[in-house]
Amino acid sequence: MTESVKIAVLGGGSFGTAIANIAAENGHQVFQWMRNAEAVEEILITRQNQRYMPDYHLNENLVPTTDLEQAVTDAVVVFVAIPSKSFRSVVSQIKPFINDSQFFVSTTKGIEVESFKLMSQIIQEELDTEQVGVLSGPNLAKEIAKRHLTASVIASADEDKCQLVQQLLSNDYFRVYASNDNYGVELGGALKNIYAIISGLAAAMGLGENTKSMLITRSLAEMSRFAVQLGANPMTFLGLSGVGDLIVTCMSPLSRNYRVGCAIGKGKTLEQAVDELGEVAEGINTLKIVYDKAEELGVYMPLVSGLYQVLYEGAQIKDVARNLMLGAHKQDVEFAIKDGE
Ligand SMILES: NC(=O)C1=CN([C@@H]2O[C@H](COP(=O)(O)OP(=O)(O)OC[C@H]3O[C@@H](n4cnc5c(N)ncnc54)[C@H](O)[C@@H]3O)[C@@H](O)[C@H]2O)C=CC1
Ligand SMILES: O=C(CO)COP(=O)(O)O
Repeated sequence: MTESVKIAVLGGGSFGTAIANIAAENGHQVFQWMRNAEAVEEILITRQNQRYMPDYHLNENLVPTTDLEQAVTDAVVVFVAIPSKSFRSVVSQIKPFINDSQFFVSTTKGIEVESFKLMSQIIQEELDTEQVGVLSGPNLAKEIAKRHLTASVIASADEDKCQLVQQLLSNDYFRVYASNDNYGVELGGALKNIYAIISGLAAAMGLGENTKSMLITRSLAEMSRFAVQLGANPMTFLGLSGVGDLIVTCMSPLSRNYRVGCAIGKGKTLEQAVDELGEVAEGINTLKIVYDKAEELGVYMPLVSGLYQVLYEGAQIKDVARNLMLGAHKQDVEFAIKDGE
């Protein structure tokens, strides 16, 4: 293990807590910043964050705080686990407390509405730094809390910083791989949330395993087609942060996006589904953003369009499914096949 260093985690939700606790268990001094003073009190007294991670013991090295300056000042790595809607506003507040040697890692799987920026791009912009990475992969926080064997990816152009994060977070149940494709890793994490909602819908309707497999595989094709249009490398989607995360979120009721889809499939409105969840389901915003971008770029994304029609235009799920099945015949993996092959 590396020598003990100071780490900051911004965000008091489930994933922020999981990452903070792994680093704390590895012997590092972890300051977890959260806006809720009662949650800080609760952790100090009980070593639990009951709302987001029930019955998960938090290591003594984890110091919860509502003081951003205390958390960020001189932290070697600052992980940002704040939902995309509030991401920019929180990151902009840490500017007075940072220094040139710090490394900033986004764990947030979303896209900014107004700008189509990914979260690490927001960090770059707000903090005027190139010292940025992304942590993404098939990482259901509640499974990490149970110490289920899990793998993730740290992506950054800076190989040394990737190695640093690998050392800080790796243990016998959490394994961190490295990638230099920051954009591909981050884009995959954001896009898969849309398809998790669709898989939840399909599950609620009692559709079979053939259907689930078709959905997951065609989701990957659609994500890849979109990525190619954006200039991203679709091969990165074959890794943990693409296929890996797509599989876990499209198959597990622990995924909030999947749960929202399930609730809608059982007849709830979008508002009811989100209210019941009480946590962030990034895919709902991402759907709108990607739908608009696909229209603008002229990318064929039938699953995104179908979900958009169901959630925002009152279409019936069975009508959308029928149209998808009866659409013009297409080629499999066409995004990877050159003309004439
Ligand atoms: N939960 C999971 O299994 C995983 C989540 N992620 C990603 O991590 C990001 C954060 O997710 P979770 O921690 O799971 O979310 P969560 O819904 O469990 O918690 C969100 C946290 O952010 C805080 N927050 C919201 N707005 C804030 C603001 N303006 N200022 C300060 N704090 C604010 C909330 O108080 C809460 O503590 C999401 O984008 C998600 O995609 C990534 C991997 C796994
Ligand atoms: O990204 C996740 C697992 O890798 C968590 O997914 P949800 O946000 O749908 O819960």
